[in-house]
Amino acid sequence: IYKNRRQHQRRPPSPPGLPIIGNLHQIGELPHQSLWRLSKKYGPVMLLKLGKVPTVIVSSSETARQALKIHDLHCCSRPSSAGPRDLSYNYLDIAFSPYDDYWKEVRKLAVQELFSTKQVHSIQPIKEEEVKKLIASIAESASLKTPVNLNKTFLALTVSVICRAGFGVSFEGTVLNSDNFNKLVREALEMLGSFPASDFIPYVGWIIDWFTGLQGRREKSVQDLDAFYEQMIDLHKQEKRQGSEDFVDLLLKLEKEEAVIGNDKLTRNHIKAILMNVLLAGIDTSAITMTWAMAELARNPRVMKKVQSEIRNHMGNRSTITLDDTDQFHYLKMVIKETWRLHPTTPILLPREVMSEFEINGYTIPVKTRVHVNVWAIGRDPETWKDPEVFLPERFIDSDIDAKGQHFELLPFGGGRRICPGIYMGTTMVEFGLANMLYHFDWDLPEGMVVGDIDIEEAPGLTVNKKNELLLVPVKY
Ligand code: HEM
Repeated sequence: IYKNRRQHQRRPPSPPGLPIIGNLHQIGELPHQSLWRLSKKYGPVMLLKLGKVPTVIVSSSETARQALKIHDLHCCSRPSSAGPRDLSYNYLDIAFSPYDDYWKEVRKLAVQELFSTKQVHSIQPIKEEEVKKLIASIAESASLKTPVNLNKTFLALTVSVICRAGFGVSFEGTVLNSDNFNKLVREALEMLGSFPASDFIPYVGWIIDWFTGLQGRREKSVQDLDAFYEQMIDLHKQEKRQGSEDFVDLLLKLEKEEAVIGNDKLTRNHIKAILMNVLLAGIDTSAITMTWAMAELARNPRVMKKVQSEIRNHMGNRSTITLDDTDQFHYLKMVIKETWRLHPTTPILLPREVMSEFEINGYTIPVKTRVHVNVWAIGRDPETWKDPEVFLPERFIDSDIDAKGQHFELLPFGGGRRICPGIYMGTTMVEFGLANMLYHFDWDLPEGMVVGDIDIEEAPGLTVNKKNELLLVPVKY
């Protein structure tokens, strides 16, 4: 009977692989791009063997709907993997925890306490203050006519907002200067997004990781982050802060009360793992989106002018943009969606693991298979998008497609049970940051540069940033 059943199962098409490593060598530095190219040949449901691990890559909106909606419950766990394991203190976080009671409870706690609409509104004054500081510093560059590095600028903004809002401490005065902090975040994201040989090749994989230096980098990344959390928690304990309880307060209180989440007593490691998610999921994604948006606007002066006119006409003589204002910036929202279509921050989402067998397009996907949804490929699929390579926010006029996980053409936050719980916080950050940059300044190219010089090369990692710095010269409006 077993043999019969197997004979009836259809496996998805696979590119030929090598002995032992399978298709591992075909992943490359930017997996979303190599997988996109392979999917053009092997189709929207493709099976790779990464060493010993069967991995299905889903690359169309219809197959993404099947995986994330119809079969969500069959494949919403996370696989074990060395990078996430070490950085999450053995899966004590939200993003990399397997699908179990602990994950359900910790996610619920985070959604209620940190990522709620109420919380987003309560941190608006912090955002306003940090944006004001930023405008002042950019105005200085404007008066000197010097270019601003927008990758760094946006990261500095989200770092200060998240650190103040999430941890109640301002970033200044911690162990790291902002350059080192940025390096720490990038390195950690690269460790989370890497495909270490030890995940895929039994017994000897770790030797390869040791040899290539990946293991050493990972250990250092864990140590550096740990020191950062320790310092943040210490600062927190010393400081006499006013105002409402923040996330660290709440977690420390739960630790003291010996609270139980899932089957575990909450320990210091749980706290650090959760902070890791807030740091790595909350800061980088919003900053990257703003950088890509500005890069595309600089490459498309018509769109830049149009979005600035929308904001300036709406604002009249008022100078402070509010959350209610950003709600009215419909063209800006289309610009952001178009940015997410071409530059989703997490292009192959986080890996999922199959918990019970199911089928996509008639292909059987067995238990323990890894599943990646290539949202980057979906954003460039000519079956879904007309002229996909063109940056055209107008394509969203008269379209009901939003980015909230119900439209499988556009999945910057993923979908299903594992959808990003920070959608509202992330979206409002991006809208608010961009609206201010576009309202208060015009942006010229540095001397000697032409529009065609602005590239869209990508840097590797779990989240994909613009590789080369985006330098633009601000002119005060
Ligand atoms: C523009 C901003 C953001 C983008 C584009 C983004 C994108 C994503 C994506 C693609 C995922 C993976 C979903 C999947 O595997 O299906 C994710 C997960 C997650 N994000 Fe975000 N995110 C953003 C902002 C935030 C913020 C502000 C926070 C919190 C402060 C946050 C916290 C998380 C967490 C905790 C997870 C893991 C969810 C789980 O596995 O249950 N994100 N995000």
